[in-house]
Amino acid sequence: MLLSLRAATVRFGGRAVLDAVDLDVAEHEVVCVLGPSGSGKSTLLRAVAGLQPLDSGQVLLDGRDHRGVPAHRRGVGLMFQDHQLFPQRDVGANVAFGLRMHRVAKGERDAEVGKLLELVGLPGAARRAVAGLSGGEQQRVALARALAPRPRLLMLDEPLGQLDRSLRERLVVELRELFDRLGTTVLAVTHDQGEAFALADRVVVMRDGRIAQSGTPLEVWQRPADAFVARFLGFDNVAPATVAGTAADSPWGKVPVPDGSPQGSRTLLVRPAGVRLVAAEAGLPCTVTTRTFRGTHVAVGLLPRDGGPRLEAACALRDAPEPGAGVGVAFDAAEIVVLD
Ligand SMILES: Nc1ncnc2c1ncn2[C@@H]1O[C@H](COP(=O)(O)OP(=O)(O)OP(=O)(O)O)[C@@H](O)[C@H]1O
Repeated sequence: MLLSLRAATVRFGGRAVLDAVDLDVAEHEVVCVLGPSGSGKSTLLRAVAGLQPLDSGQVLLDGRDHRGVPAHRRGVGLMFQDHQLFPQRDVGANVAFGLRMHRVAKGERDAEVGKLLELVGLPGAARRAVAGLSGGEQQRVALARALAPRPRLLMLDEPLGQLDRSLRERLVVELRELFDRLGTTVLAVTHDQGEAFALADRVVVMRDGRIAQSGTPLEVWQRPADAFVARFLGFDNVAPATVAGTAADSPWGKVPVPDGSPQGSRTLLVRPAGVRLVAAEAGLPCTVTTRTFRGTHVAVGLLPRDGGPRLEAACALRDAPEPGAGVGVAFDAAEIVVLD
C-alpha cells in the first residue's frame, strides 16, 4: 500500500473531526473523497500531507509511520482549491518552484518545466504572467507545479472548485487521462459528486469524520450504503420499509423489490426512473407539485394524496404532467434498491 491510514483521529475542541479513519490507497489508484461541508475531507488531506498532526492513529506511507515527518519530507504533492500561485512570478517560475526546492540545476529545470507545461496543455507558456491567465489556465499551472517534483502521491483539494461547470467537465476528463498516462497515485477531495465519479477509481464518502462508504463509482452509485449516502448522491426517494420476499411495506404502500433483496426492516431507495406515472385511478394517487427541466428528462415532484413522503419521478420531456395534475404512481422493481 502506498498510503494507509490506521484509526487516524483528529480532534478539535473535544470533537473528533477525523474519527478513527482507516483508508488504503494503492499505487496508481485515484481515490476521491466526497462528503458534505465539514465532514472532515480537508482535515484528512492535511493529516496525510503532514500539515495536521494526528491525535491518535497512524499515517503510513510505503508502510512507514510518518509521525513527526514534516510536509516537505513526505514526498507528497499538494494542490489547493485556490491554487495559490505566486502572482508576481511568471508561469515557468511557478512550475519550477518545487524543482528549485529540490535543487534541480537550472538547465534541467527549464527542460522539465517545458515538458510539464506541454503535459497540462499549456505549451510555451513559461514566460507568461500568472495574472494574465484564465481560471482554467491557472488551474493547469497549479497542477504542473504540483506534479513537478514527481510526488509519489498527489493530493488535490477541490482541484476544480473555482471553475465554471463546462470548464470543470472538460478538465476533469483531461485530468483523468493525464493520471492514467503518468500512473500518478491521487488522493483528491471534492464536494462535487460528478467530479468524483468522473475522476476516481474509488470513491470514499465521508460523514462526520467517518467513512460512510468506499467503493468504485459504479458500486456506490448502484448500491449506496445507507440513507445518508443515497441522499448525498441526490436520491430523495428514500424511506424506511419492511421487506418480505419481493415486496416491501413502505410509506408509499406496497412496493415491489428485486428478487434476493435483504429482508426485514430496511431502507428503501426508489430511483426516479422507477416511479412511473399511470392513470390516476390505477396507482398510488398523487398530486404533481413541481416540474423541473433537467435536460434529458423532467423531474416531476409528487405528493401522495393519502400522506407519505414526497416522490420524484423522471419523465420523458413530452410526458411530464403540469403542476396541480392528479396522477397515479406505479413502481418498477428494477429501479428499486433495498439498502443493507
Ligand atoms: N483548525 C481547526 N480548528 C477548529 N476546528 C477546525 C479546524 N479545522 C477544521 N475544523 C473543523 O473541523 C470540521 C471539518 O473540517 P474540514 O475542513 O476537514 O471539512 P471539509 O469536509 O473539508 O469541509 P469543506 O467541504 O467545507 O471544506 C469542521 O467542522 C471545521 O469547522
